[in-house]
Parts: sequence; C-alpha cells; structure tokens
Amino acid sequence: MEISSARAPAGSRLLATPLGAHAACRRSGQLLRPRRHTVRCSVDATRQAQGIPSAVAAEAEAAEARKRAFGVFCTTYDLKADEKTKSWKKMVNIAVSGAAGMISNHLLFQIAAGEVFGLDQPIALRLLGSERSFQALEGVAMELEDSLYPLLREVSIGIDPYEVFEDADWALLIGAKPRGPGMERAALLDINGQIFAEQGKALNAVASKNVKVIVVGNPCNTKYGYFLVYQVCPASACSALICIKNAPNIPAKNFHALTRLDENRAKCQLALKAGVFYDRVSNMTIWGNHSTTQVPDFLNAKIDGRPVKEVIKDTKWLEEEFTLTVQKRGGVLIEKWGRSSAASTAVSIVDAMKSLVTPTPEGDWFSSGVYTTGNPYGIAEDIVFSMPCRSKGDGDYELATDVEIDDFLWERIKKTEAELLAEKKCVAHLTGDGIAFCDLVNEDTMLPGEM
Ligand SMILES: NC(=O)C1=CN([C@@H]2O[C@H](COP(=O)(O)OP(=O)(O)OC[C@H]3O[C@@H](n4cnc5c(N)ncnc54)[C@H](OP(=O)(O)O)[C@@H]3O)[C@@H](O)[C@H]2O)C=CC1
Ligand SMILES: O=C([O-])CC(=O)C(=O)O
Repeated sequence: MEISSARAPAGSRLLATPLGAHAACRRSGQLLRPRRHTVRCSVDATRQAQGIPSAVAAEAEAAEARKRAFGVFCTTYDLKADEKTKSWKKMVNIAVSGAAGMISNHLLFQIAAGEVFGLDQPIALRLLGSERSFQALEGVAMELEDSLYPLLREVSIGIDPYEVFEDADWALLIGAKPRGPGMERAALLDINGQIFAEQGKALNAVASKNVKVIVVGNPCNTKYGYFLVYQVCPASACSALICIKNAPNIPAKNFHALTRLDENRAKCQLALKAGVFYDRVSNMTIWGNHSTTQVPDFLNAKIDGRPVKEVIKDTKWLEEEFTLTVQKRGGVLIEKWGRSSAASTAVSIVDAMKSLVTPTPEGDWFSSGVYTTGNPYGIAEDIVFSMPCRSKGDGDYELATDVEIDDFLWERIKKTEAELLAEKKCVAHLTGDGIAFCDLVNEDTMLPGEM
C-alpha cells in the first residue's frame, strides 16, 4: 500500500488474485508524505510486482474506480464473473464525512451489511476525515476490511472532499468539529459553517449531479455544549442550508437535514403511552428544526390507523410532556451516556435513506428536513425545515398534502420557523446572503443535546 497524492495514471489497472494484489500493494512500501492524505494502492508497484504490461488500457475504467481503494479493496474483481453477483445492481458510491466519529462507527457497518439498499446492491464507501482523525480513519477502514462484507466492494479514505466526494451518489455529512475548552461558540459555528460550505462546493464540483445528501452534523457540536446553557447553537438544518447554497448545480431538493431520530423518538413515546408496540405508530411528523423548538405533531400522527388523540385522550400530556420529552431526549441521553446518541442516530440515518429508496407505505409519510421553497403549508421559503414527505422509492420525495394544521400546531410551527430564520441570518456570510447577524434567542435555540 502506498500513500500518495498523485492520481493513478489513466489506463492503469490492478489485475490480481485478491490477496496477491493486496500483498503487492503493501510490498510497494513507498510511503510518500501525503499532500492530501489519500490512502490508495500503488498501481505501478502492483503492476511491476506482477509483471503486468502497461498496455492494459481496456481496463482503465475499472482502475480509475479503484485508484483510491484501501487495503484489500484495491484488489481487482469482476462482479459479472462471480455467479452470485450476476444479478447485482450497479455499484453505489456513498461518501461519509466524520467517518471516524461515533455515529459513523455504527452506520458504516449497517450500510455495508446491505441494510439500506438490500442484498443485491454492491457498495463503495468513501470516507472523509481530517489530519486529526486520519489514523482513526485507517482503523475504521481496517475494521471494514476485517468484516468481510460481501457487498462492500470498495473502501477509500481521504481528507480532501474534492477527492472523496468524486462521483458520490450519496453524501452523508456527519462530521462536525467538537468545541474545545475555552472556544467561543461563534468561532466554532464559523469553523463548522466553513466546512459545510466547502463540502457543498466540493459536492457541486465532483459528486454525481443527482447526489442525495443527508446532513447530520450540527454546525456547532454540542458534545461539550450541554454544560453551557446560556449559549446558542444552530442545528443541522442550518448546515444543510449552507450546503445547498454552495452547491447550485445540485437540486436543492436533494438535500436533507436529519430529523428521523426525532421522529423515531416521538413514535417511541407515543407507543409507550398508548401501550402498543412502536410499529403501530404512523404518520409521525417532526416540523421544523432539529432543536428544542422542533414540533412533534400529535395531531396528524396515528396509532393503529386512528388519530392519536382518539387513542391517547390526555391532551395535556400530548401538549406538554410528550412534546418536551421528544424535544429534550438528546440531552437526557447525554446525561446518561456522557456523549450524544450515536447508535440510534445511525439507525435513523439508515431509516432516512431507506425511506428514499423504498416506496412509502400507502397513507404513511416520514419526516425530513428539506428545502421549503414551494411548500404547500405556508412555511417561509428558502430555509430547510422538517416536514412530512413521501417517496416512490426513486430517491426523490413529495411533500404530503393530506395534513391538518390547527392553531396549536401552527403556533408551534411559527416558533420553530422563527428560529430557523434567525439561524439563517447567523450564517448569511456562508450562504451568499450578505453580512451575518446573530440575534438568536438563547432559550429557543438549543439542540436536543443541550439542557
Ligand atoms: N441530526 C441529528 O439527529 C444528530 C446530530 N448529531 C451530530 O452529529 C455530529 C457527529 O456526531 P458524532 O459522530 O457523535 O461525533 P464525534 O465526536 O464522535 O465525531 C465528530 C468528529 O470528531 C472527529 N473524531 C471522532 N473520533 C475521532 C477519533 N477517534 N480520532 C480523531 N478524531 C475523531 C471526527 O472529525 P474529523 O474527521 O473531521 O477530524 C468526527 O467527525 C455532531 O455534530 C452531532 O452534534 C448527533 C446526534 C443526532
Ligand atoms: O446535540 C447533539 O449532538 C445530539 C443531538 O443532536 C441529538 O441527540 O438529537
């Protein structure tokens, strides 16, 4: 294996039995100081080691695809030659930022196992880290190697989003810098905001033009933030808006801010109260921000196909305890765990992706933070706001129109909308909207992880 900043020459190719090529990669032993820290096989070394002539241009395409592969994944294989893989679909490229973090440590293994796309979908994982996390990222890639997932055909790691996002069909933006001791939140917001702006630009430049993007990272990480009650911090909807504005060639509709964890938490609480298993709860909308102003909608949600209010007649509980429990679930979890939800967040990312690649069950919907322009509810345009969505399973979605909004719900929606509009002003310098001005109301802008 070689670490190199140079691209594999066009027309180069790895031809080998799996272990042979791997050994050749490792034998090359040319550890060049990486400019971009992309780990890849040494194509030339492999070729030399195996006496393969340079004129193997026929396989250039395959070599191009494998040029950044890590470890065992730099071996060449022929999907079609393998009986088992003949019915497999075309490879899907999934880029993941924050790949050395806690959430990714759960998520990558679920994706590699086929839990999102099914057992006939080969997968390439492109993992984005940083100088700081690079060694950890190698550790993640090694664990993926050792897991021997049949569907996982490629893994590559790097720290340059322009390399890692190349041809990405999906981009899962999980990484966000945690705040260090003594660091001002505004400074961190700027640093993380810049990262989401850069990643938006990189996606715009090199990803598939129809890439689907799920933004998970909060631009102001709250891992340590729950100690600091008086400070404020925009959430992942804001990161998604920054990405959208920096990726003008990608349809804004393709960007999602994760609120599926909030939806799952709300379903669980309703099931608990009604004394039913959580698969009986449907039509659960989270409106608005992934913050403590989010609105878990008990007006439209159903239990066993009946309106929640017919099953749970305790309106006070629904309006107060249920709502607060969902809004603050992340914080309670941090108190117990000493860190923010990672496993359940990973599961909810799998759920969010599955909701886009499988048809939504008849009559049901799912929540996602999506771009509001053209929304039928009267929510402010040009923000990212969680709303009820339906998909035909083609990666796209439509907003559900068969929803009821009463005065109570509308009042809550306006509150979370006001927060998102205020957050938008805080990142104006990153969205092309002029000079940033931050006047967030502390009490209303905390993430679920902040108490
Ligand atoms: N929308 C939602 O529902 C939720 C969102 N979140 C948010 O998701 C984001 C990621 O959360 P999570 O994965 O728990 O965060 P982690 O703190 O585990 O990871 C965050 C970043 O820290 C760096 N890092 C992590 N582990 C290591 C390591 N061992 N060595 C070196 N660097 C490391 C990585 O950054 P890098 O590679 O860039 O150096 C990574 O992206 C956060 O912003 C969090 O607030 C969390 C829960 C729910
Ligand atoms: O603030 C965090 O990092 C945790 C978070 O978003 C949540 O649990 O919903």
